[in-house]
Amino acid sequence: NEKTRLEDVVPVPAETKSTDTGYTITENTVINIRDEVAAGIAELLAGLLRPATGYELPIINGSTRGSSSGISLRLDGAPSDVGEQGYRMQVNPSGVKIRANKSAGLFAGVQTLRQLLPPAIESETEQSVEWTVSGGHIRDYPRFDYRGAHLDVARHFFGVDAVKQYVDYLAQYKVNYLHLHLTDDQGWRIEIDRWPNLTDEGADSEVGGTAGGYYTKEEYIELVEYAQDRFITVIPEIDMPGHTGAALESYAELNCDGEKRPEDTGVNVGDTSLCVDKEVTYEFVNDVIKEVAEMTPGPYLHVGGDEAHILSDEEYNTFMDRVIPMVLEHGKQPIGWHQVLGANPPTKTITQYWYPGRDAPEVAAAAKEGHEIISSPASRAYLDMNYNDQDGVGQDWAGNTSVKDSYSWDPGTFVDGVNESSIKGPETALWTEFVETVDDIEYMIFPRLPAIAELGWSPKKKTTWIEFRQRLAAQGPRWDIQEINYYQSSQVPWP
Ligand SMILES: CC1=[NH+][C@H]2[C@@H](O1)O[C@H](CO)[C@@H](O)[C@@H]2O
Repeated sequence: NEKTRLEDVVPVPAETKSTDTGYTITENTVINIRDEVAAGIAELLAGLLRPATGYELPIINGSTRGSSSGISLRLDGAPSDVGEQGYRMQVNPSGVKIRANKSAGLFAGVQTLRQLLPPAIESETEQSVEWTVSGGHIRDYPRFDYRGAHLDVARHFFGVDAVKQYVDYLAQYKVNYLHLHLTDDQGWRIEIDRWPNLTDEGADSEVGGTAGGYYTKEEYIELVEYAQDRFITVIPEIDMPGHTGAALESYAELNCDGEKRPEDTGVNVGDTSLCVDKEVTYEFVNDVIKEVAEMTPGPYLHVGGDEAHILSDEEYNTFMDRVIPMVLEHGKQPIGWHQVLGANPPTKTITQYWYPGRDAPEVAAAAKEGHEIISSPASRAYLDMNYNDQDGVGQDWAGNTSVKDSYSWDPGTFVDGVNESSIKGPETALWTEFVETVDDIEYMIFPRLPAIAELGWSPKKKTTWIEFRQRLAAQGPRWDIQEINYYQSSQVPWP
């Protein structure tokens, strides 16, 4: 099996220069670090390499000059222009050197090294393979600081292990934000002490009427920490005022008519809202935001704001005008689906654009006022859209989205009138009305999530479909060994 070339990595690195002498990992290879903070990353690297190689790969904290042969991860010696997420890698017969300014950059370099090893490295059992890494130099850094992936755990609930698996997939492709859609009409998935019925009653089902579930605070914090160890920041979404059926089912007082809403196991959208005129609504919202903010170390809290169709603009604005300040008071920066702009929120509010089209004057105007935009157009980044009329377990309201479609756009310029400086980055969305299992998740996000991860990380000039499809094809054997249930699109020349 020929060696992976430096330019075969996904996302394609910013700058690569190949030489003809690489490095082979052997039983004598050590992992060198000099900064204690790199120890966690070294352990993750060793955990990736030990099973398939069968080598000990000891981690040496060589604070002295120590033997630099082997793999060395260091937080000095990186060029400042690779920023906080980038890294420099050198591979020659004496070893692999990964240099970064911050730990996140070392972790990115580790993901690249992983891909430069033969696909067999993904095996959980010892393989007799020559573990050779192509020689050369890489300087790599992201185009966008923000590369997100959303997961709807409300329509169908996915437990801690499934979400950790999702985090592992994101980490492989340098995605660094996980947006968890925690609440909707069909389920409330996060425990709130002050409002226990949200999970006692509002979490016991899901679309189709199966069991549902929720995260205790401890489980949520376990997920946040697991993601953070992989340099992925969790963004919790409490969708409101619409998409609140599970809360309305749990507490009669949250309904304008004082009646609990019946359990919703369907897939309608837009027919629910918290009661804008009641004070108890704002006590509820403040309690929820406070508790979610307290268990979320990341800087962002998503308030949803989409599809509150049963409210007038004035009612919607009244609600958002009171709720956005609560997010700021509890120390978080608010994010909302782009409908939130209707309430003219403070410019600190980040706007997540999701409509399929490119013409969105209100978003262009908001960008000019200083809002940052996360780009999630439903015609490119909604991974619940089917690939074509035959293939997919999702839906197609925004049209089918082939692998090529998911790659053939530029997050920096998709929305007319918004220039790249206002774009935080791309975010894929996986809504789960019809996505029920981890196999379903894998089928819908592979290969399209790596495609959009590349658009978020790699230089625009390097993101050409004709070259990407080759890189994507080379990922296939790695996914086979990881037993990932990916969609074998006929657009990709799989080996
Ligand atoms: C932001 C947004 N609101 C709707 C819309 O996206 O489409 C999704 C399905 O694709 C659906 O699940 C969601 O509730």
